[in-house]
Amino acid sequence: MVLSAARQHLLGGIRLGACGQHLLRGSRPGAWGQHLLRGSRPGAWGQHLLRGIGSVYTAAKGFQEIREKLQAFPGGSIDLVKQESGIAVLTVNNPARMNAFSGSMMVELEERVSQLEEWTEGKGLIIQGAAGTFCSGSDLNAVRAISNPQDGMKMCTFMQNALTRLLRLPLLSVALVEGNALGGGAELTTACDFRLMAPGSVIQFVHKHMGLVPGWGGAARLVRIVGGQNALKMLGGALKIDPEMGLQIGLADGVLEGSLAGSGTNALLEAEQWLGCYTAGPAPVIRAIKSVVVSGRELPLEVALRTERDVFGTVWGGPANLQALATKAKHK
Ligand SMILES: CCC(=O)SCCNC(=O)CCNC(=O)[C@H](O)C(C)(C)COP(=O)(O)OP(=O)(O)OC[C@H]1O[C@@H](n2cnc3c(N)ncnc32)[C@H](O)[C@@H]1OP(=O)(O)O
Repeated sequence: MVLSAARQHLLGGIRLGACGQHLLRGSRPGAWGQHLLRGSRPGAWGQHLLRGIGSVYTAAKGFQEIREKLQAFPGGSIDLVKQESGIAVLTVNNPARMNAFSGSMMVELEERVSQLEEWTEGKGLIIQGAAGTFCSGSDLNAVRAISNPQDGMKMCTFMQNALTRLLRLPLLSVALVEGNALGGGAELTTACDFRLMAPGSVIQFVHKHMGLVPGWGGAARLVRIVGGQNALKMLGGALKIDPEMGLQIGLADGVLEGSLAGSGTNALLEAEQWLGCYTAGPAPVIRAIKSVVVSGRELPLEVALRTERDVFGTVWGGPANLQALATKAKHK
């Protein structure tokens, strides 16, 4: 399902555009695309992954044993840079293994999420891979060493915790996908609010080929992004999703303008510009926007409405609100 060069050529009209054009989903699917496009949109949200009501998906406690086991598989790093602009960049950095997650990187990811939870000035987050490719999933050497079901489930719970908290951060987050996002790397992309794909990039849930299913929460999130029918086809066929198909099924929110990944194009700059359309404005307002969307997509309606009212109370009469009232803003 990878695009031919001719097909990529046809896609000129659905590259990244100016702010406001991002809502347009682009060209009509070809015959091959319609197969994946038919079928349902996301249905009702699961209602059990709720922060603060008995869920395990809060700040990581009680993971000491698996943390120690994971630390026994070192290599690579998860690098975090918080910028003055309020947009942080998180880099999955293990290029010798195509940015596969070693055990110590899983632990570092959770630590970085904790740091971001404490970052009150933040508005946005971009997750990228080092050296022009996104992430090839779990480090297969670590996977082999902890291939018993008990350790597997502990690792899986640990990663579910980290990625669920990542998606719930009061930051607008983007997975910047260059090269390959495979297995756990594909799951990581679903723990962001948006996905931008570089030309030639691929998101592929290869789990079936590994005799697995997603376990880092990637299946649950994927269903909510592309709908159950498309998720079933993507997982059942271990389909390679290229940028065009990503746009068509709503997995990708934009395609970078640049040439092929790793060729020196400043993909990060493009992603920052794209995200800047949504993070422009005061941090308390942007963070409040993310909070009401998180509660809307995860909580039962009545709870979401109460949460929305509470979040509204944090911005009503706040500095940005008072300033807008004072300037008698018009929205023509
Ligand atoms: C949560 C469940 C999971 O995530 S299970 C893991 C799913 N991921 C995979 O199975 C990825 C397997 N790897 C591949 O398909 C290819 O290496 C990909 C990523 C397509 C890159 O191919 P190619 O450009 O030809 O490079 P290559 O194969 O020579 O790889 C370079 C070096 O990186 C390594 N590598 C790659 N992926 C992993 C991985 N997941 N774990 C450990 N090592 C990995 C390769 O083994 C290779 O290492 P070396 O140079 O042979 O020492």
